Amino acid sequence: MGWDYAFVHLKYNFPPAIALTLLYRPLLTATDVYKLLFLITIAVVATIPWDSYLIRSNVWTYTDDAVIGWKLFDIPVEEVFFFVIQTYNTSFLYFILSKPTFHSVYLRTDLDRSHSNELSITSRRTIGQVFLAVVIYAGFHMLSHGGTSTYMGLILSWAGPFMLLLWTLAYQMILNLPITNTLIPIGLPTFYLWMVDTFSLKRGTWVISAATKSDLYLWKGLELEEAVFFLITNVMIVFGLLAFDNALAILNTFPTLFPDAPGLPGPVDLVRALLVPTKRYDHYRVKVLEDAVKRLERKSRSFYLASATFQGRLRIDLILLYSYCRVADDLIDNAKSAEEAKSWIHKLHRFLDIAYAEHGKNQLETMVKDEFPASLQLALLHLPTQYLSKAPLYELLKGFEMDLDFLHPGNQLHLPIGSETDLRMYGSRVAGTIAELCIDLVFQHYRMLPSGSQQASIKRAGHQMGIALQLVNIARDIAVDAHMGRVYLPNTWLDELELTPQAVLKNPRGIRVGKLRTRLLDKAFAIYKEEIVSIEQLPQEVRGPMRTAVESYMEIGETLRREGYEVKPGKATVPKLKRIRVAWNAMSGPLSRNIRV
Ligand SMILES: CC(C)=CCC/C(C)=C/CC/C(C)=C/CC/C(C)=C/[C@@H]1[C@@H](COP(=O)(O)OP(=O)(O)O)[C@]1(C)CC/C=C(\C)CC/C=C(\C)CCC=C(C)C
Repeated sequence: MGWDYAFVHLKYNFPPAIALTLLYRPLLTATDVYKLLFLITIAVVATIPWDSYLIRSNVWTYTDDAVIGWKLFDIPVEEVFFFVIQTYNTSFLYFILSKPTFHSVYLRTDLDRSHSNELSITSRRTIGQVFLAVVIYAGFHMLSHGGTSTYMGLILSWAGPFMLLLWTLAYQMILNLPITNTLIPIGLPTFYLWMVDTFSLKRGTWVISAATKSDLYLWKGLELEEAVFFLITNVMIVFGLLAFDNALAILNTFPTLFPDAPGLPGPVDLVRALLVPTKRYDHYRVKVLEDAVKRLERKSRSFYLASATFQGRLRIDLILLYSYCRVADDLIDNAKSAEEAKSWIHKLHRFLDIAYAEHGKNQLETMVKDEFPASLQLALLHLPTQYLSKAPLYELLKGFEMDLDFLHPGNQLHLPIGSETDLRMYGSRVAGTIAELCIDLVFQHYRMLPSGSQQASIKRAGHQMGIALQLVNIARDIAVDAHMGRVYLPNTWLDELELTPQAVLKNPRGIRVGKLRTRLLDKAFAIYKEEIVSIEQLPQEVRGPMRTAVESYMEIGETLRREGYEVKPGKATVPKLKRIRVAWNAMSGPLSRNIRV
């Protein structure tokens, strides 16, 4: 009896497991746990017969003083535990690296190819299949030869069929995703295990029989077979996770194929999804989502980061909602004249009328194609109106109408924001409404819902929180808005400091304007402090993501309030690392901001 192998775990496998768990813990979802348990079970069940055979045939041996002596089908328990911890560590690394990935947009097929000179996905799939078939053949060939090719033959003939199956099911994700989701989570743990193995074989913790190995080395101390074994097992783990994510993406992206996709689909649902022929995919929807997520990434760093913390169909619908709001807002903001802006608002009104009319769907496409620029049509046509209350969408247009006053004929500055009440009304229309719409989507996509009266109170709190975010938005953009001839600071506030709108337009970074910025931010944080607790009444799974959306934006306000912060030209932004830290903290639990009110 000995402790060598147990110490290998303690020294090399536990530390990364602990570090990865601590790092990812706040972001861990029920789906991740499900994937992990699923994969660990398969890894253990699929490896035990193979490993047991290897040990009984003396391909692998363990010296008595290296293992404690407890065995399962002749396999030392330390070895069984290795399959668990390897799957655990590689999976956690994959979870971390793939967290920002929006898998729906990688469901691209040959029909969506933009460059006709690149090799088609189907051809690449076939090349992969042929390669893996050759690997399997080589494995069995080596086995039949026996002797020094036995161990390599056992590895290839055992792993080859699993890899071929996973490749065939998940080739889309394997081929389309960036290497941060594929090669890196395979390569990093493989290299690490190669180092551990080099060390362990040197120490003789486990020994490979000279009669069954090739005696080829990847480097001094690392047998070729061992190197291939670790590489292939990590490939299988990552391919398994990719197959899982591929299936989830199909279930979530195509509601017409899977109208009632469950949050945690069973193995049968997963396989059914993977077996859907790609020609049945709604390619148009994949394009719509690609367009929407690109818009989100380009236009809002805070909400783009926050969107990664939402899951499944809720994430998809939030991205579609953002896309609509952004397009609508930009149409009005970029209009050359009050007339043009007015006509966009009028068209958006008609768009909503038709979208919410009982049999409006057929007319909608024609109307959008006739009235709106081609680049914006997808965003309008895919607003998930079936889940959204219509009142906030109309109210949002009223908010945009308030902006029209800035475009008054004759270029006279005409202020829509006379008093603090007007300011709140504006915030309520352009942002309180957005919060209500986001909450609508939450209530649609989660079954464990609070009671009716609680839902109303959550919506009210959300609405207020939207106003808080809008105040931060205004505080951030005083100079940007001034550049467009707009002043959202209430007239009454300006009067108190003997300022005029013209003075703000001329010097938006002046000291007195700075005082008003602080006043705006104080108001925003007072509302935030009052309403933030209501997030804890939302379904458990969305609390962290909702906190992330709110906190990422409030962090902009925090940055502006920081002592000594100098307002620079352009939009004030929070550095990327800081934003990630804010999101991580928000996902960990309710934050305790030190709010000065
Ligand atoms: C995670 C995710 C993808 C969320 C999407 C949220 C969403 C749909 C945002 C719409 C944004 C938008 C373009 C609206 C048009 C009107 C407007 C400009 C509103 C201002 C947003 C600023 O966005 P951005 O910085 O991209 O715009 P500019 O570059 O400045 O033009 C607003 C500040 C409003 C944003 C308000 C919300 C997202 C609501 C927040 C409240 C909640 C999520 C509810 C919290 C719940 C409780 C119970 C407290």
